[in-house]
Amino acid sequence: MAIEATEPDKTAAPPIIDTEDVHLWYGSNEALKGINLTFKEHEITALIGPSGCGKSTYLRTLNRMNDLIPGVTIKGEVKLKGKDIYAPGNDTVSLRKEVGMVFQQPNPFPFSIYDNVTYGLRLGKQHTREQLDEAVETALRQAAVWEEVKDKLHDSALGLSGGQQQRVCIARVLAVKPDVVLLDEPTSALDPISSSQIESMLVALKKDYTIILVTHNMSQASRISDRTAFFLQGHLVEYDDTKTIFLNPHKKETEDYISGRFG
Ligand SMILES: Nc1ncnc2c1ncn2[C@@H]1O[C@H](COP(=O)(O)OP(=O)(O)OP(=O)(O)O)[C@@H](O)[C@H]1O
Repeated sequence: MAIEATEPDKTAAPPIIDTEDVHLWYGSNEALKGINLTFKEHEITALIGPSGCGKSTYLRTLNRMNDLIPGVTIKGEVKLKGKDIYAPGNDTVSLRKEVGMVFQQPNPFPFSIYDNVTYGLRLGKQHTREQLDEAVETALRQAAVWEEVKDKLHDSALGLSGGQQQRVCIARVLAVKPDVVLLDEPTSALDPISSSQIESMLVALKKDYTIILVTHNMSQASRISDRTAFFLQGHLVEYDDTKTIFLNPHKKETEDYISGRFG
């Protein structure tokens, strides 16, 4: 199926991430069929589309998480601040500090809240106790969970509710000060109140971070994202301001999906 994608706006400020003609195969199954997409700093972009269209696969290309899957072949370019992240010799550990990832299921380590948040920091250079304490408080405040956990930082993170665990996982990513935060359906395992706390937090975070979010929740995408990319069968069908995608999409496939005719 040949679907022509809407050209992203390349005239404004330079993108923080620029992907060109990205193809990805799982064995012989071509899951991404030439994706051109750019992401601007301090925006929230939602990736939407029916199950199996390639949203999560594409998200994982942005911090090389697919490299861990056997039988994967990737072609094309993914540039972070102008540099190809797939260039030979590039270090994926430092890449993943710059481009952090939050998953669908909260996945805290079986450690204390404090040790979860400082995990990435302790992998890098030495920090004093004061620096770590400050980083923990800042990250937990940014993740809007400080007030709930400040008196039990040394208790196991596994004792928290699902919504609190997810916010601690977000704090763990923020503590290493990434430029970009990728989130793969971060609220789909959570109740409506926890989901709404995370949505408000993401909107507050965009002043400091660029956020790229996979979601099946159309109202979530329309509530919090600045731009929306609609994927279908491994193609990028349309990419535009969220308002345009939801109120005045240019492609029939987008309109059919948004209005619930399939997916
Ligand atoms: N680890 C994997 N190994 C083999 N094939 C995979 C793997 N992950 C995804 N795929 C295939 O790649 C295609 C795209 O899957 P992907 O998970 O990226 O879609 P998605 O849009 O995120 O779907 P969902 O909304 O259901 O999570 C599908 O055909 C899927 O079966």
